[in-house]
Amino acid sequence: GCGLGKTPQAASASKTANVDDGRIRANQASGKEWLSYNFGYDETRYSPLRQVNTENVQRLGLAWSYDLGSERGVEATPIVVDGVMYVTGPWSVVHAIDARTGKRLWIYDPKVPPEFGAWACCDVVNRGVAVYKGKVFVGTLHGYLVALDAASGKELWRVDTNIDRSRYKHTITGAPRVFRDKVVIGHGGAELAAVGYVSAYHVDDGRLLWRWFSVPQRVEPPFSDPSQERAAKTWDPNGAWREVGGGGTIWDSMVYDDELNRLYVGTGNGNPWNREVRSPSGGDNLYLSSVVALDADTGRYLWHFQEVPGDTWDYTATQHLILAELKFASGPRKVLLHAPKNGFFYVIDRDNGKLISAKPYVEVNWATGYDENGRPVEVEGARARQKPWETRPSAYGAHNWHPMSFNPNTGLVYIPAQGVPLAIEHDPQWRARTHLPGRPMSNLDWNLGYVLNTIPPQAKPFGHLLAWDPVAQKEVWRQEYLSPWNGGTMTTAGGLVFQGTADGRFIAYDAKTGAPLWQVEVGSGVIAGPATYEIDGTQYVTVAVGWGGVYGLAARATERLSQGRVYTFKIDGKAPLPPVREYAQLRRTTLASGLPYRAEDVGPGAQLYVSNCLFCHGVPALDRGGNLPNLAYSDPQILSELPKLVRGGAWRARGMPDFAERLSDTEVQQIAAFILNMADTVAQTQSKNTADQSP
Ligand SMILES: O=C(O)c1cc(C(=O)O)c2c(n1)C(=O)C(=O)c1cc(C(=O)O)[nH]c1-2
Ligand SMILES: [Ca+2]
Repeated sequence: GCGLGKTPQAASASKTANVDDGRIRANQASGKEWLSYNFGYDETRYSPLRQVNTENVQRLGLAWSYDLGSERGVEATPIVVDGVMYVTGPWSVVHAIDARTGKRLWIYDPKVPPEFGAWACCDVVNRGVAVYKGKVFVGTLHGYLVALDAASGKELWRVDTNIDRSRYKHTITGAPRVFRDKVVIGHGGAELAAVGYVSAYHVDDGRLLWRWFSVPQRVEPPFSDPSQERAAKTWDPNGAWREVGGGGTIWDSMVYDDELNRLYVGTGNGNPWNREVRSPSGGDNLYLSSVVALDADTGRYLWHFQEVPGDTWDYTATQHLILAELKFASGPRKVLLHAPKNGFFYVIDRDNGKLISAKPYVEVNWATGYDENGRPVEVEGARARQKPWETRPSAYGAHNWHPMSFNPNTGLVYIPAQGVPLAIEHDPQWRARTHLPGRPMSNLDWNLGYVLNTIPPQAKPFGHLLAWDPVAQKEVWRQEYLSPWNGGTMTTAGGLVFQGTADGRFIAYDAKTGAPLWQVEVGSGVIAGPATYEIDGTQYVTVAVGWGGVYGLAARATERLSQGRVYTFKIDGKAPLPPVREYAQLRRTTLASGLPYRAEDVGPGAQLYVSNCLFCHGVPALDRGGNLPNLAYSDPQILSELPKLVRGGAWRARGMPDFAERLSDTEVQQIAAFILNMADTVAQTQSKNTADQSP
């Protein structure tokens, strides 16, 4: 018989995670497993499970928790198949866990070189794996797509997805998608240098099947396909995009349409951000900030809908895409649901890519709406050509990568909506790949073309969970939070919506009314989306916890230190909540004030701080520190020895670059002077306020 020659290992591999398209389809109806990042092919994050419901959710208790052993952002949704949970932590590390007990089965560490900590714009995160035919697929921060044996965690093959490592700083943070023996993956990098594309590989051996570029690679024939030719006409041939790549990275959302055998992808912002330098004569810059439909077999372009022509605000359209059938007065329609960074909620006809509706779901000031041709009506001045402009929403997005969910029973979409204030101003001095003090992160190869916050933004930060009716185009309920950057959502046939929060809670709401029904404190702020599954008649609800992501680098909303952990709950679960680590136990919380520095160093130090440190460490003393420390709270010893440490690679293993080649001793000393000056300024204001308040 054919089974005779099999080793026991191979036999178990064939039984574990032997997912195929039929099983993914069937599971969409049963919901017993959680087979892909956003649950099933429709990516609704709606589970038909109902054992946990509005009546008994108060009885949820911890079944088990599992330590990821990490301190940076955790963005993965756990995949559960055949009783095994596959979840990723920071630095693209994969964990396989017994989904019933929380016992570790194996760990795979791709050993991402630490210098990729500075290549990643937005934390060393990973959103999860894909599982198919006995294999687990993960995209790594250093740009590889790796296939693992689902049973053992052994590497089976890996491919380099970066087409040119000498030019492009590509990183992978998103979860791969699988269908019909193909595994597809994009990449990030459009804040630094990137050309966007999505690639499909064969699941068996990683051979490349097709690749589609979201921005032109050249301006003259021959073009690789008609979509490239069309795109090339929409870019200024003399723009800086040719030096740094153009962007349009497909770094998160990709959704497979099983019925039409298509892949829809959401594309990212321009690179550099500012169109004025990227494509000085203007143009739509296809296919930035678009939803694009591709033939899933060949990668051939079918249609696109560009949400932001000529993007200039980092308005990525990479946010979660959901396939749904909506009932309109005129009848049912197959649609795509989208709530990208730019603040409009889109309903798009999935057949032809035509816009059905676009309506702001938060305050929006860059466009007033969409005209009959499906183009936004822009607000004068929003491009910040002559004067600074306060962006609403900002580059942090009205909704970022945190997955939303759609419940067909309520007809509502549950969006983790937010606002983080930011103002932009055109930077006439900007040069590609050039360190200019005062230009955000320019010494770390960021290419924005803007100076930031030259006017203080007037908007206040906010975060709320929004229940949005995509047919009526209106908000139905909301829950306010203390902070932006709350977790992704998941909704169930039990009438519930689950969400973790920046302030470290995991909450269940009534999906219809928004009434909070249950909550628990977890180890740190939550950014990832939850999942649910059933084993032997018991429903589990699970969420991977670990504060971080781009906003979490420099800010925090709990006093618990980020600690990567999976929390899994069931009705009447009795496991004790694991211990948490208090921020103040492990980090200094007193300002390093009253220390000597040279006053003349402060000005140049401020400029250098912006071009080297700002996005990771925040504004000294004004911000309080997130996953990465705010330097105004440093040990005084560290600040006095800063040149030696920063230029000696002291934190290299943690992902901080060695600045030996980038900054001189004098420059680092100037940075230290700025930090100390900020600490003094804020400490003085604090003591003055205290004095004013005392009787
Ligand atoms: O343009 C890009 O290529 C790109 C990539 C990524 C990423 O891969 O994480 C982010 C962004 N942009 C981005 O704009 C953004 O706000 C963001 C937040 C996060 C995160 O994980 O918290 N990643 C990214
Ligand atoms: Ca971006």
